[in-house]
Order: sequence, then structure tokens, then C-alpha cells
Amino acid sequence: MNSASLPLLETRGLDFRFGSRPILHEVNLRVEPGSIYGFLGPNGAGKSTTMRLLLGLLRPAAGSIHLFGHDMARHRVALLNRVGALIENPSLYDHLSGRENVEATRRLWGVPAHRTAEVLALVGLTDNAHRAAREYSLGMRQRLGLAIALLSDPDLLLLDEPTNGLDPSGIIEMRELLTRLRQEHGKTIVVSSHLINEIEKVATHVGVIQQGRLVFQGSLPDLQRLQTGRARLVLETEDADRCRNLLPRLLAGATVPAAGTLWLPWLNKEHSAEVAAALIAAGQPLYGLRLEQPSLEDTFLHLTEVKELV
Ligand SMILES: Nc1ncnc2c1ncn2[C@@H]1O[C@H](COP(=O)(O)OP(=O)(O)OP(=O)(O)O)[C@@H](O)[C@H]1O
Repeated sequence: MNSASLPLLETRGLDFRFGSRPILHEVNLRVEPGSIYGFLGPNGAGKSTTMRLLLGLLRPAAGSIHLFGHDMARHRVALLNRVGALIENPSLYDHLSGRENVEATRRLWGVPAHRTAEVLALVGLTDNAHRAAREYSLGMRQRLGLAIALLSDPDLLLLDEPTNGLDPSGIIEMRELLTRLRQEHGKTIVVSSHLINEIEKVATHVGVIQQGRLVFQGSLPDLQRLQTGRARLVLETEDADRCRNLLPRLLAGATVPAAGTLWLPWLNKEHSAEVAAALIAAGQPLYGLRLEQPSLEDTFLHLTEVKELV
């Protein structure tokens, strides 16, 4: 294995409990360098808890966290120096200007003075840096929080629901900012959300967590392939059960959601034509035939619902 394929962040068998209540089960995250990893899950799935573990704010019950190839349990302070975080809403001094807010943390951390102007420019707040934080929109506050997280020029950013509560333009600005941070500044970013539609526009990779278990992890194209794999051929006829009896081989995998409807896993268009021709040859009417492709959101919901049954 060459170094390029080593994950920048990895968790191995991460378990966590609040008191006796299990929250995370064997979570194995794998975040590649230079990726935007969308960490998706419904409310209460365990995203914030995972983020807090990654930042050393909580201690795992079992398992380990590896940052930049090193075990966090042994090198916590040195490793976390290379991580910037935005967890929910940033805590800002409302009466201070945007610039003063950045300056306050910069001095505390002993970061060189020129970084203040740099990070404000990076998040697009230069022109508003003189205004009091209390006058900022929620989107501007989030970007100011991100500016502060960027002060130490971290390699990895951990952002917990950074677009929560933002209006559409704030969401777009945040999305563009994350893309720029990855493409132009080489940052690796883990960003959590409960909205697949938002994540698919920005992420290169996706991890889906449900009730404390990782139920999917892969590239965005992997998730899209999974979606295509769930496509189905829908046939409208008169008597679906009769069709199944007449064509047992072709319709072996069919389900009958309604008396006149057949669902078949989608294979290809030649297969659709073959099924249609066979139905007609068997004397059955064909009122309609279509390909039904689930949305990425359907696939995400499917992933998160399936595990609930286990
Ligand atoms: N301090 C706590 N004590 C006990 N249980 C907690 C505590 N904090 C969170 N939990 C529980 O842990 C589980 C995971 O919560 P977590 O906040 O990590 O989920 P999440 O995916 O981030 O969802 P959300 O977006 O709603 O915050 C939830 O069932 C929650 O009720």
C-alpha cells in the first residue's frame, strides 16, 4: 500500500455509550486525504457524538481513532493542532467586530498576525470585517466561525451541520467555500448533515450513519451506483398474478404491488423489451411500461430505514 492510499482519518471499531446507553457501534470511518466526506444521518443517529469523539471531547468506550496515520490516544494534542472544527453554532463575541473576533482567538493561539486578514478573505468576510458580529446573518456567523477554525491552517476540518438553519443563499455560499477550501487549499473536510440533497452537491465521499452504525461508506459515485441498482421496471397490465403464472421464468423476480401492476428489478432495455413482447405474446394487455429510478434521497432513506428493522 502506498502512502497516497492511507486514510487521513480512520476510526477502528469505535464504540461509545452515554452511561449504560450504547450510542455508537463499531464505527469504521475512512476519510481519504483531499476529500470532502459527507457524514449523513437522521437526527439522533450519532453524528455529533462522532465529531466530539474525533475532537477528543469524549472518550471512546472501545476502538481507536487514527489521525494522519497516528493513534489519537497517544498523540492527542499534536494531532488536534492540525484539525479545525465548527461544531454547531460558533461562540462569538457579539459586541466585537468580525475582525476582533478572529483577532481574539489568534492572540490566544499565538498565530502570526497576518493570518487574520487571510482567513477573513478566505471566507469572503473582508468587506464586513469591521461590522459587529451581532449584525451578521447566520450564514456570515458560520463563515466567521470557519475563519476562526482556519486560523492555524489545519489540514483537516470537522464541520458539524454547518448549514443548519441557513437560508438558500447561505447554503450556497457555504458549499462554494467548502469546495474552494478543498480544491484551492488542499483541505480535507468532514461535514455532517441530515440532508442528502445538500451533501451530494459538495461531497466526494459519503458515510451514512443510522442508530450509531455506519450503514454505507464509499464515494459519491458508489452511492449513485447503489441508487441505479435500486431502479425498477414498472409494467401496467390487467391481471398481474396471471401474468406471473403465464411467464414464471421471466417474472420470477416480480412483485405485485397492485392487482394490475408488476415491479421487476431493472436490468437493461433489452430485458424490458423481452418482457413486454412476452406479455403480449401470452395474450396479456400492456397498458404501460416505465423505468422508475429512485432519487438519491430515496436511496438514503432506504439505507437508514433498512437498519431499523435489524
Ligand atoms: N449528553 C447526552 N447524554 C445522553 N444521551 C445523549 C447525550 N447527547 C446525545 N445523546 C444521545 O445520543 C444519540 C446520538 O446523538 P447525536 O447528537 O450524536 O446525534 P446526531 O446524529 O448528531 O443528531 P442531531 O443532528 O439531532 O444532533 C441520540 O440518541 C441522543 O439522544
